[in-house]
Amino acid sequence: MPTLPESLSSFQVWVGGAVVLGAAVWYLGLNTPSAKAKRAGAALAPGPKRLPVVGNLFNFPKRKWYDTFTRWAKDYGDITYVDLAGTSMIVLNSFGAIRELTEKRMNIHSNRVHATLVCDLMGSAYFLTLMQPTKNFAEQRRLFQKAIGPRIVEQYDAFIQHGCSELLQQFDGFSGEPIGILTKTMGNVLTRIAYGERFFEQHGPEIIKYNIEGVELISWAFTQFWFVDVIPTLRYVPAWFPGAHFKRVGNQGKYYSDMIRYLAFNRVKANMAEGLVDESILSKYLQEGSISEDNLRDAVATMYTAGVDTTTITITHFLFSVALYPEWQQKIHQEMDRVLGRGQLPTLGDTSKLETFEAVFKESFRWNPPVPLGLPHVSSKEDVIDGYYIPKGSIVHCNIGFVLRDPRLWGEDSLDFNPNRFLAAHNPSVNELPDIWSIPFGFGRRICPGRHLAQRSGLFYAAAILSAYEILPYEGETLTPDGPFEDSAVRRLSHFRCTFKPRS
Ligand code: HEM
Repeated sequence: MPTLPESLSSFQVWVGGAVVLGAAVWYLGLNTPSAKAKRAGAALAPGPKRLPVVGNLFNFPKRKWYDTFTRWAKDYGDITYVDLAGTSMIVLNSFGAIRELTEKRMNIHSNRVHATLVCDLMGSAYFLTLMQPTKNFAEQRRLFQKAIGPRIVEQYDAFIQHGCSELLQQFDGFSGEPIGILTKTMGNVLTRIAYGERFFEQHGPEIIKYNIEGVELISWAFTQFWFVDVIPTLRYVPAWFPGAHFKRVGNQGKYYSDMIRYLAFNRVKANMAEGLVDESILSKYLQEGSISEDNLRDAVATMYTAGVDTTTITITHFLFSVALYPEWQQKIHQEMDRVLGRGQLPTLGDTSKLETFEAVFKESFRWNPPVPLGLPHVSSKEDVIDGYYIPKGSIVHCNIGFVLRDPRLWGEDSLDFNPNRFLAAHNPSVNELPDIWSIPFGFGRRICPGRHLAQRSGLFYAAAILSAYEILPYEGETLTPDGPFEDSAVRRLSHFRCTFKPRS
């Protein structure tokens, strides 16, 4: 039998426990997103059915987020709400809602996701794509604007032109997947622009290898579930500890992040100290001194990872479009012969004279943008839009792919491939269309700072290829408008092959 004091104390424990539990339930109840929404005079946006506590953890797609979000857009409308066991996710499916949040209210909706494994253990938080909007972020954005903004981008024409001769030679007699050759060209060009010809000659393949392997590892890590992202203190567990596989992945990622961050920077600086300076963004702004060395180093290190795949996929999708619709390819060839003269390669300035070519390129970009869900923004404060509550910390996806096919913006034939929509002779309202050189590049404070370079090099390489070659489907293969596409954040056609027939 327990003694009186003992029974009293156990009674007290029970009461105390019940009070604490009650208070916790009461507190949690008051702090659910629904309760907060009610307090803000709003409601949660519609979305797939949620379970208590875990929310949508079990009906959230493991794969093909873009396809699922787009299907949800049809079921739930412009704004979809998802709860991933306490983390809110918002999918925006209307241009109006996207602009309202990411542009007009950019002070609130411009953060990025912070994943412990990728950002802390892999040391990748310095990539501009992952940075929070701090002072360093602002300085790096300023560097991008100064170095490859609209007023200066033409300065790199010689680099782009140089890449073109390599590109066209490699396609001579080529039949297969063009993406490998395009990636190599774009990678070489961006490495030269960033670090200069001497560095490229000496160490180009090495830094490109680190970039390719590093990006692959980091992108993979981002799409996996890691306990350390949920319980960040696990990062202090030693690597030998059972189950600490994440530590080894983290160390491997850290190696790549550091190589990408320091290798080229240190070598170019060492060359400069010996008086060996050649034209590059790094050497120019190191000499100019208006940006801190650390921010300059980190901003330039992001260029390859952010710029190569996206631009090459855009060109690959264009090649796919003209192979799929040979009638449009024929029109482009006729236009090139008329405007440039048969057998003449375009210059970078020529692409704007090729109206039909530009219309087909734009339509292909609209039809299959390479980053259809953009990069998610994160809300730093709670907010309300159209009566819907956005909790603080929400992960906000802008459904770029959906917006680019939205009939409210592009008309009844928005799902069709129809370059005429970009031609004034066929579409009197062409000037009222949304800006195709903006939407696929994201929004607001986080809009892609490489878009002018991407537009200039993408258009030029696509025009140069078509001036020299006829693009045919790979022998024995039939292309269909639906792809298929690979399941990744940067969405590309899977194994698209074609044949490059020289235009004699
Ligand atoms: C057709 C090619 C490209 C496409 C479609 C594209 C698309 C995008 C998108 C959708 C974002 C996210 C924007 C957002 O969060 O709202 C982004 C961010 C970014 N892009 Fe691009 N991009 C391209 C080429 C490039 C190039 C060539 C570079 C650099 C040389 C570059 C550098 C960046 C950087 C640094 C960011 C991160 C910006 C930030 O988080 O503040 N991109 N891009």
